[in-house]
Amino acid sequence: MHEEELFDVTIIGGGPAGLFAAFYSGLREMKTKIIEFQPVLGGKVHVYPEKMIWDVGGLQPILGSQLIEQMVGQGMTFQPEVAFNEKVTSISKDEAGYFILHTAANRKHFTKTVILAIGGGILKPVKLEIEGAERFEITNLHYTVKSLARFKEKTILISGGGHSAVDWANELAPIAKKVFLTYRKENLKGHEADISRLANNGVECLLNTSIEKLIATPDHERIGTVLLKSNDNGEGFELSVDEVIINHGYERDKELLVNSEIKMDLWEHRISGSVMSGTSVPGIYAAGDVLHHDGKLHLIAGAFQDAANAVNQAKQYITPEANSSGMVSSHNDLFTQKNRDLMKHLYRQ
Ligand SMILES: Cc1cc2nc3c(=O)[nH]c(=O)nc-3n(C[C@H](O)[C@H](O)[C@H](O)COP(=O)(O)OP(=O)(O)OC[C@H]3O[C@@H](n4cnc5c(N)ncnc54)[C@H](O)[C@@H]3O)c2cc1C
Repeated sequence: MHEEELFDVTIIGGGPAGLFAAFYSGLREMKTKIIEFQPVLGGKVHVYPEKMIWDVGGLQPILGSQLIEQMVGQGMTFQPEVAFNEKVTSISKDEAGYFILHTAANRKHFTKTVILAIGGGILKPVKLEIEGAERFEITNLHYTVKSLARFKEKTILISGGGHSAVDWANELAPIAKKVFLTYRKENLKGHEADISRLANNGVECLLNTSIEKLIATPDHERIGTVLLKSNDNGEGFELSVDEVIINHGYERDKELLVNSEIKMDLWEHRISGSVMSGTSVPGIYAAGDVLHHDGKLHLIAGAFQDAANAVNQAKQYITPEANSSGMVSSHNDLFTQKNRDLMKHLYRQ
């Protein structure tokens, strides 16, 4: 007897991979649960709600926040159970062969199969290591860009040299008064095309340069000036700013992968899996950024394919004689009534 209900599939993580897995498992008539650490669904896309996303198949450019809405809407089509604010810390198996997912709050979830859609783990931005910096987090020191509007006509300093920093410099340049990008090394790490766009967008790159000190405005409330230090000659110079954005990457909470009672083969901080989304443990599958194999595409588009593969594998784990893949939408009985309703709505307009 289980203290909790038994599910066919439990998806850990409610980002793009987890949401599409929830949709697809509903399509395959599996009893589905999502467990998400955050109080919301959407995963890492919440880091860039106002970024324009161009590379999701079949979609015209779409804002991150709009994509979240679309993905959540699709993910909830078959009304999976969703457990928010729960961090899965370990996976074990009971005597009946079912998986038990243990959470940080000592809850147990019982499931026949598991899909790990945990992205890079639970992400926390790497904070600026300058004493007292945290007091500016309520005014003009940012670790994510939640609203483009607040950066309009502002002088912005972005610190970081990876994709995220380069992306934000390009996104903000057209609306900002001026964007400076400081990076402690000589070469930025973003995509080549994005790095070329920096110059076209008028972004001033301060390479081999680091933030040394944040100097407050006279009312002590905001950062007014940033003291930057050249790593070439140690010389410092001051820059007046309105907003400072830090993109120094993320600390990953990898407790689940490292401490799980059931161990899975890993590749660095990811799961070493198969092109069909299998892991080294039968019954446990992986989808999205957490999955590693030679053909893996680390984009939202790639997460969708992993998710469908993972669900199809989970379905056959539970019911070996089941079809290896789901029916396309047009041939699926589950959509017949929904299609009728949608058509009625479409032709009424
Ligand atoms: C700044 C930025 C810009 C990007 N731009 C693009 C773009 O333009 N196009 C594109 O295709 N991709 C882009 N990406 C990448 C894209 O966001 C990721 O590929 C995608 O989010 C991966 O989806 P996922 O579901 O695998 O993981 P995630 O989105 O990371 O979701 C994982 C979820 O799992 C949860 N979780 C983790 N561990 C646990 C646990 N132990 N218990 C419970 N819940 C847990 C997390 O809280 C999170 O909600 C961008 C990424 C960043 C950072």
